Amino acid sequence: MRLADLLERAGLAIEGAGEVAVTGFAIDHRKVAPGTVFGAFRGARFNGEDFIAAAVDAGAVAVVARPEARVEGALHIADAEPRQAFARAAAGFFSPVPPIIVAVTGTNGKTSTVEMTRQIWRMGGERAASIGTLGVTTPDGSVSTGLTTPDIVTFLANMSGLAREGVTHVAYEASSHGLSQYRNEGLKVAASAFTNFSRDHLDYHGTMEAYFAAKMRLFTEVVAPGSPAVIWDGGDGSQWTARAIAEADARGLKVLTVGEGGSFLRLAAREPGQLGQTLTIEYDGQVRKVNLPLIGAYQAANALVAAGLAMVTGVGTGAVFDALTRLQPVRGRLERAAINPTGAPAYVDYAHTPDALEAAIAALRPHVAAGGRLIAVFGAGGDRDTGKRSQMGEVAARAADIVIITDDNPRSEDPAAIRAAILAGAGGKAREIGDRRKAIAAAIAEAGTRDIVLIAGKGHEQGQISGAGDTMRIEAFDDVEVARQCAGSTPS
Ligand SMILES: CC(=O)N[C@H]1[C@@H](OP(=O)(O)OP(=O)(O)OC[C@H]2O[C@@H](n3ccc(=O)[nH]c3=O)[C@H](O)[C@@H]2O)O[C@H](CO)[C@@H](O)[C@@H]1O[C@H](C)C(=O)N[C@@H](C)C(=O)N[C@H](CCC(=O)O)C(=O)O
Ligand SMILES: Nc1ncnc2c1ncn2[C@@H]1O[C@H](COP(=O)(O)OP(=O)(O)OP(=O)(O)O)[C@@H](O)[C@H]1O
Ligand SMILES: N[C@H](CCC[C@H](N)C(=O)O)C(=O)O
Ligand SMILES: [Mg+2]
Repeated sequence: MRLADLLERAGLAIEGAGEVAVTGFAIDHRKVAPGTVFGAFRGARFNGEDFIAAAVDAGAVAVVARPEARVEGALHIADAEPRQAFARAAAGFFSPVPPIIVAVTGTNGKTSTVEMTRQIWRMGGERAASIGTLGVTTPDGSVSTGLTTPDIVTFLANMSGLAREGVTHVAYEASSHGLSQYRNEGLKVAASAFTNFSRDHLDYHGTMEAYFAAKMRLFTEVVAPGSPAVIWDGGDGSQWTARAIAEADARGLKVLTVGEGGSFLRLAAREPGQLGQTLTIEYDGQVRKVNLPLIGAYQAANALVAAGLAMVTGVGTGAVFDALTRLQPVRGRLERAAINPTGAPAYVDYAHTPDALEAAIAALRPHVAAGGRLIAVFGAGGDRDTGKRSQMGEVAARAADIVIITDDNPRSEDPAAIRAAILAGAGGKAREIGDRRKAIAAAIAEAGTRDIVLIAGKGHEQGQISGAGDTMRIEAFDDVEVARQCAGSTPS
């Protein structure tokens, strides 16, 4: 492919591109081959500009870098925001991509929403895929990428690969890290969604304002004006919801609110049932009752956002409401993992923020029998926002009946110090059992006929990470499997 054509398409024309041919794009100098365009970015751990010379030695024909970077022996595509310029240029190379792409952001619910959107599209007869924390999920299975929002080259290569496989509809998760690092740009996004906003990732963003601004890039820079934006409105007067609506409005997006406070799909009522819930939804002046086969207000919220995305991308209203009644559970999100000998169920959930923990406990509360107890087992990740730890302890102490604090990916930190921070928030109500297997075993052993166990924080994860860098170890660990082993049974 001609570099000049790619640059022209990206609005980046530079002199000298002439007949230079491009064979690929890379952001890691170790992946550069002859004919590659190298993106040299300043990151959290390295300055990619330090690898420019090595990239040129390996055959890079052009380098996208800041104007002040030194590039010798290859063309310098200079831009003050090199990650964005690189994305725009690379998008032309990795084409075509699926015609319908939607993006979901928000603190909690992205994985669930992209997965449910994929399911609704599929039930509507489309060849659909999703990209996010669970990896790349296609009609043929799932492949992990290691990150929620993969790096830009992996992301674009995946998109064009999916198009080659005949996939026409893709829902992807736009994480705040991904948005602030321009990991998903350059593509036409047909519709976007915002689920909710609460504390997370302050280790990376510093402040709630900076974290919110990163999320808002989806509306203000990634999607095109005029495209639909499905926004959750729980009717609770959240200032973040109001601000997201205002940002989307200002960009000229077609705002469609869903939820108790929504006007596109209004959630008029929600009645929990044994293994699901009945939703009363108002749409276009009509009231419909939908039996959603998933429990918890939060799953209803994600299902409604997904329904909104499916509707604005062409699935008929009847087909969408019908699909909601057939949604399959999302891996590791309120997954009924095991039943102990007394009949108490253990659920595995991916709640790893204060707000998510509150939502997961609230989802299970109606299912605790009269006089029964909700037993919560969780920890908090190392090398992540430290401020959320005591808040998670506080939420659990308030909302659960028995709280067991354990380890969850301590990474480079001292696990005991992480547990202590959570315990401090729990104000004496919690006890600690560092070893996660023993903690899960204790909770399941303690649960009686009327009780429910919630094992939160790791969801679908398959390993417990300790140490960092050269000393990093990942011990195989699956909450669902461990719960089953401890309970000695699987749910029917
Ligand atoms: C803090 C963070 O987000 N880091 C990610 C980011 O790194 P970075 O841009 O800061 O890169 P860096 O390692 O400092 O290196 C700078 C540049 O030099 C290049 N380099 C580096 C070394 C070398 O030898 N040669 C070379 O060319 C790198 O490719 C990079 O372009 O870009 C890298 C490549 O895309 C990611 O692997 C890396 O993810 C790290 C491992 C990570 O743990 N990220 C987590 C926190 C994350 O992104 N999570 C979010 C949100 C999760 C959620 O809530 O769902 C996610 O989207 O997964
Ligand atoms: N709409 C919601 N409102 C509140 N909490 C939610 C909502 N959706 C999910 N959660 C909580 O967040 C957890 C993670 O959900 P999910 O994986 O869908 O979110 P995510 O945004 O993809 O998370 P991550 O940022 O880690 O990728 C769930 O297990 C649940 O505890
Ligand atoms: N995407 C989130 C997942 C956190 C899950 C939890 N198990 C942890 O390790 O903190 C993160 O990387 O912050
Ligand atoms: Mg996710």
